[in-house]
Amino acid sequence: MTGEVKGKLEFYGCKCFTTNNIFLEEYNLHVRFLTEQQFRQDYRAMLLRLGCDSDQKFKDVLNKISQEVDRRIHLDEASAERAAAIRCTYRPLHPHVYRLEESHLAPQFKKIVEYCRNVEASKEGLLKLLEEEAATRVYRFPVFERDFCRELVEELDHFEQSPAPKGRPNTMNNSGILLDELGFDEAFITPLREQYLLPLTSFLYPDCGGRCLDSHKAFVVKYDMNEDLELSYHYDNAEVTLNVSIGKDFTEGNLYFGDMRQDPVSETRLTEAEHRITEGLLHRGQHMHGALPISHGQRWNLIIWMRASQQRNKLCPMCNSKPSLVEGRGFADGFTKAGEAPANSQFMSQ
Ligand SMILES: O=C(O)CCC(=O)C(=O)O
Ligand SMILES: [Fe+2]
Repeated sequence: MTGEVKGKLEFYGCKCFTTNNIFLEEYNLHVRFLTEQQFRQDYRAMLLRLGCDSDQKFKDVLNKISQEVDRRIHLDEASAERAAAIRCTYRPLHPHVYRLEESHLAPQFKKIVEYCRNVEASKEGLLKLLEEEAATRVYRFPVFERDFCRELVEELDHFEQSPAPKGRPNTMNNSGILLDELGFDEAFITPLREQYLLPLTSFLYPDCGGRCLDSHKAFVVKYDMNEDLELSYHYDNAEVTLNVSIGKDFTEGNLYFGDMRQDPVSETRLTEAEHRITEGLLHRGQHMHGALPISHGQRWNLIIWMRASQQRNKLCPMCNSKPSLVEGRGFADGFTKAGEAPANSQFMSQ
């Protein structure tokens, strides 16, 4: 598998993807697996405290890890195959939702972006147009028109019910849709990031790569009374994340925020932010968060993990070390080789 060029840059993953942050759902624990000996040494006692109290249970854990590592090793290949099968066999219900159009966007969002593009814009001025949540540096604004959300969910539902092959959105979410495989990247997510979100993040998160976001991973997560209800506390593999509520009809399921990943463990105060259909919550990827269980209905959210190669090339957020580059498909995990020019530079000097 060779690294693919998207725009001007070639993107890579970090080697840690096949060893680190393996999520054991039953024990609500992220682990690192290098060898069985290292794993026993690092986690046997902790797992025992968490209820993994028999040889069989420990064997089950080792099996789960081996399956997950295998899935990760073959992820790119499997993803390319699914994308090709989708292109050949899947007929969209609403083809126009795959292309970003101004009419899809909420008027207030367009006003905010227009403000940011103005040479006289300032962070203070921008903050007057956004709703700041109780959680630090979490911002809310309307993103899409209600009709667009309805059509997007109809499209995704139609895809879900089709026989086309489906991957899972990330390591923690079991249900949802990978938007690059479905063909949303080029004409929808990339222009949304470059033309609409980058102007905002440049003002809001200059210290976290917000001025030079140059790739993303976009997916839809789905919570249902018969499937995943909630999402454990975590941080994202992203510098900045946009989380937009797009439907369908649900109660509860708030997002909650704690400390930044790097902060020393303390008496964390958790702060909730409600999901409201059509509205987005923008937050730092390294801001720890989770989702409370829904108590009724079905909740669908569009998530865009936005990455800044300049930022992550220094330190991989998933292993906290200098990334060890491996080739990957498409935007991979957003790392680039030293010396390559960043794709988005128009907002870098503000
Ligand atoms: O369910 C949500 O709203 C949060 C999803 C999320 O944090 C993620 O997928 O990274
Ligand atoms: Fe997240």
